[in-house]
Amino acid sequence: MALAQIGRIGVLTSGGDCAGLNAVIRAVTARAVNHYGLQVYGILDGTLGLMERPLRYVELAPSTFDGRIFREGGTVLGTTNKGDPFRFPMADGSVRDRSQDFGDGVRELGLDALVVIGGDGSMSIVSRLCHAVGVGMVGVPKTIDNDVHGTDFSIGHATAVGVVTDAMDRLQPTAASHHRVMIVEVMGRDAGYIAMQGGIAGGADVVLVPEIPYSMDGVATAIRKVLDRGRTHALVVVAEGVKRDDGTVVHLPASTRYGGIGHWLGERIADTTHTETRVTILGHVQRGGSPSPQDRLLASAFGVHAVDLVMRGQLDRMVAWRNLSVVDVPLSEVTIGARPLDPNGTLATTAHGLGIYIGDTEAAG
Ligand SMILES: Nc1ncnc2c1ncn2[C@@H]1O[C@H](COP(=O)(O)OP(=O)(O)OP(=O)(O)O)[C@@H](O)[C@H]1O
Ligand SMILES: O=P(O)(O)OC[C@H]1O[C@](O)(CO)[C@@H](O)[C@@H]1O
Ligand SMILES: [Mg+2]
Repeated sequence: MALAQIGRIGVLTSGGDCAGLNAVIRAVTARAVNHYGLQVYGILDGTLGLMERPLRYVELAPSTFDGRIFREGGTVLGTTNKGDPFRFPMADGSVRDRSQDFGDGVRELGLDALVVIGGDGSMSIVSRLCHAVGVGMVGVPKTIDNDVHGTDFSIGHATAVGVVTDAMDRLQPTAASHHRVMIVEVMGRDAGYIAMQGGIAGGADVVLVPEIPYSMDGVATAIRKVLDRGRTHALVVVAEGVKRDDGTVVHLPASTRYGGIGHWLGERIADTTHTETRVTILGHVQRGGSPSPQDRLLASAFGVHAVDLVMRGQLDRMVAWRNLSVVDVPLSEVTIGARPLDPNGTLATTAHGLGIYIGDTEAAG
């Protein structure tokens, strides 16, 4: 296939950070420079680096990443998950469309294409931006939430599930020693992938996710069953986006961000089962740390394939992982919102098969 006329590309990270971002930037840089002889500019702080003046970017070389950085969490480029460029909140309180600043930045730097490493929100926002200013992009899915359509896995998810599993391994002995019910609140926005996978891997007795309705009766019965069988402790995983049983959302104080359902649930479980409960909110611990081997492999395959797509002129696509292979999908199939966990899919069926209470779904019979 003929190669597109590309000399310089930009790469940026956007949305919440996660483990494995540096490994993607490393793979993009290695493939672009070593194989195609391109120049790679790393844009700082997501879309902001191209919107602000002076422009904020660094030229990347494979040697930057070879030793240490690809093993580390976070993103050396920085990122942002606020300030929609189409409705950018200005210092004077007004809101401005700053998409043309972004376009001017792309032109000023002479970028022939952009590799955008982001979650569902970033894929939507940045692909709209790229269309508006006439530059091609290839997306690389990352998010601990795993809620990007079109790919089995997004970068950062496996590491986050590892953090949850490790936390459960640490909580089980202390729960057992004190005969307590431990509640672990995990991230995921409106998607239950982290909770369901962490719950299965970490030996939970109850897993609550936003996609599956539950009842306090169901939760209490499940815990009582565990206790009646002779085990004197239980483990509960709840996703941050789960609502109270009356359907109301639990937010952090004075915020629209999720957080706190674990404490609400802990009190209700203590009341209904007459057990002692303790609550752990894992929070941003799930986003940090060294990427797992799976995330490093995914990041490497995604980075290489993203550059190959750019060079073949196959833009407006996102790299993806399906059935043991790296593939790519049109961005239009991805930018349709966040992907929910299938309430009747393999994860739900497996959890139910293990005897975990997951709420009221067909998978739960
Ligand atoms: N490039 C960006 N500039 C400004 N805001 C952004 C950008 N990308 C995402 N956002 C905002 O960040 C918030 C988080 O969005 P979303 O969760 O969809 O991010 P994401 O890119 O999917 O990453 P993650 O899910 O890992 O946080 C949303 O309010 C979204 O509008
Ligand atoms: O970094 P912030 O703004 O607290 O965002 C937290 C959110 O980002 C994520 O970590 C990733 O989307 C969610 O799981 C969580 O709700
Ligand atoms: Mg997201």
